[in-house]
Amino acid sequence: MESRKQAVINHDRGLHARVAAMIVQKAYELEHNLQVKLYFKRPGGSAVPAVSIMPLVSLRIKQGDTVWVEASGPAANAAAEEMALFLESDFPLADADTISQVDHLLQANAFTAEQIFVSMANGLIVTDENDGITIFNPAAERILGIPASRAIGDTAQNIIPGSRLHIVARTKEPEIGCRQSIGSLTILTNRTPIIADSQVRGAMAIFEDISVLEAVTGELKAVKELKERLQLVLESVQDGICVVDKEGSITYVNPAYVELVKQDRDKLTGQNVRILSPDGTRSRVLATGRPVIGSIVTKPDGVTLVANVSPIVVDGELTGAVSVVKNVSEVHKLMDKLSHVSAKAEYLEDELRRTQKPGPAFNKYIGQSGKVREALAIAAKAAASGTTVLITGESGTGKELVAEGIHYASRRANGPFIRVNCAAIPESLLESELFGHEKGAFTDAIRQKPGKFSLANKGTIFLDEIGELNKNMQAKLLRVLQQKEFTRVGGETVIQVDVRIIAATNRNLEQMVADGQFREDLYYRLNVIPILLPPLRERVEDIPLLVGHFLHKVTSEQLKTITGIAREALAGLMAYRWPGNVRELENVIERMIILADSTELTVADLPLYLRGAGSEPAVIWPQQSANIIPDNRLPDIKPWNEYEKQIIALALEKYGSFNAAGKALGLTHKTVAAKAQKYGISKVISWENGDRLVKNINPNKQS
Ligand SMILES: Nc1ncnc2c1ncn2[C@@H]1O[C@H](COP(=O)(O)OP(=O)(O)OP(=O)(O)O)[C@@H](O)[C@H]1O
Repeated sequence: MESRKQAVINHDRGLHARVAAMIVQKAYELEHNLQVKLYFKRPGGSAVPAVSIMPLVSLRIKQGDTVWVEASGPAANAAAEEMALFLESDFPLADADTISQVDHLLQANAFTAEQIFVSMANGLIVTDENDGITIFNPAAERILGIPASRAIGDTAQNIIPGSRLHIVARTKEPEIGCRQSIGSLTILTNRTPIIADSQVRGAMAIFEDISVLEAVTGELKAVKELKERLQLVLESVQDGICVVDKEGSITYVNPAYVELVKQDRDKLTGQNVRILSPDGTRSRVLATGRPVIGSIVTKPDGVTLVANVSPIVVDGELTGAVSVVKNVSEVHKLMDKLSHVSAKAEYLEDELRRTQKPGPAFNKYIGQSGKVREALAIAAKAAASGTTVLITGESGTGKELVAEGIHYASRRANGPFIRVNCAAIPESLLESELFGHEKGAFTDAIRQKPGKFSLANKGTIFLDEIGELNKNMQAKLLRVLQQKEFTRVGGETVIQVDVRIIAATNRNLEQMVADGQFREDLYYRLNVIPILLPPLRERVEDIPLLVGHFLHKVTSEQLKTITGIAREALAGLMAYRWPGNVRELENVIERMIILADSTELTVADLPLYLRGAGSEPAVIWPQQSANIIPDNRLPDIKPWNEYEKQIIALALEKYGSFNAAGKALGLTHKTVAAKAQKYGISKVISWENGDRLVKNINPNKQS
């Protein structure tokens, strides 16, 4: 049963706290005695329970206001009636018992309110009309770091920098959801004025610490920005990028990837690579957690893709994989094009070289005769080809000069040109000289030494007197020619070199092959491009040129003025057979210049054996002959070595090379070289008319 009764409040102060407490006390009694539920309601308002002080007070009922009493329960009518009468009464405090009950109720209510303030998570500050702080709850203490004992009694402006409670109290305008910074702290606060009976009683602020939230928001913003930037990068790179999560689902693809795989972006995301391609690279990376670099896939449309797939590991846990894909078809095409173009350029370069006359590299080789031109033309072609060359010719015909010319006219011109005179190096040392040795390979090998082949890497090695190599060395040289590799003496490491070999000899290698002295396979390997240099006697027409060349060369070295050579003297030179070839001619000119008394070389300056022009020279060496074979008197016999030294010196002076000297003496050139070294015949050679000529005949022509 329900009932509703109206009551008009007569009490002059309306339903203030104590009256409200009395009404609540009365409501308790009625509800308990009559088993009803009671509610109060203002016209147009909502009902509040009659047994609670706060809601009742919050109705702000004044004298003359109307209040509805609503009751439900079996005795609703009686209860509503009695309560309405009570509301219209003067609320007399009948007895001490009632007073005590009302006070108790009020105290409990105040205590409840305090408990609310104390246990609130939000900070609460209440000020009076003078901005004096009256309430400063524990949350406010905690957030602001100010003890309530210091705050209460002081003004809010003093205690809280930037406080606006006094403004709110003045303007009566609440400020809701305001962000306020206090030092490093950021708070979110609601400020409201406290108004009672139309009077401003102060203001209150309820606030919370949002510093952490602010920091997190800042971080979030930075992360968001970073994400956007990365997204922009990913979207604009030329490489295709595909990200999958740890389950294999595609979570991101960039436009380049979409373009490469020619599929719809929306359809791609969400697809699972473990289902799409269970044996694919991404599935493998997800299964193993290890990256796969350079996986190549050729698609049905012929496009070749290369992918690098890396696992994404966050805090040690595999969270997915990222695949970076490139289209290499274009690169392949470009590479094909490039190699085509470079092959063409190489061909044109070769053609150019072929059409070129012997270049400046051969300028040092003097000669205009047909045979010389022929030899130099082959040399120029050989230079362009880069293959092995075998230069043959008598001693002193300029084999080394041509070898040098080939090197400097070749593509290796910027690399080293290394000379080795195989005959001048003792057999026991030759291998180490050519291929180097390891530390401790033999007694004197105190440190590792690179050989001439290593030094010649990317350049040319000139092996002079190749016919003097023993069989062991021939085999080793063959290995270098065939495999471009060798091992150092005492070492096992195989050393690879890029060396061009130019060999030279004045011996008949073909004959040596026939006699079993020279390996046939090596001969053919060396003889890829043979160049034969003519002896000087076969190109007599070049003698004036050569004489002019040496005149110029020697006079500038000797700082002597010689203007020319007399016709007869030149004829004498041209009539001679020159067994020592150009080297011998150079020596003769040099000697003539040194000894000449006038500014022109005359017949008188010619060595005696050249004066009977046209004839084979009578070998007359007055001074030395007198020393070697004393004429009529019984001489003092000197030790054999003395004679031997003189004979070797004489032969070397005359023929200028070990070979030619050896031929004249009936010795091998090696024996001549060894003896020259033994006697130190490298500096001073006696001359026919007794003058001493300082000349450097270095048996080892290596530089
Ligand atoms: N055509 C030439 N023009 C200018 N100089 C030359 C010519 N031929 C040889 N020579 C000179 O003669 C000397 C000997 O030349 P080179 O050493 O090249 O001869 P080779 O044939 O290697 O002799 P060998 O067989 O004795 O080693 C060098 O001083 C070189 O400059």
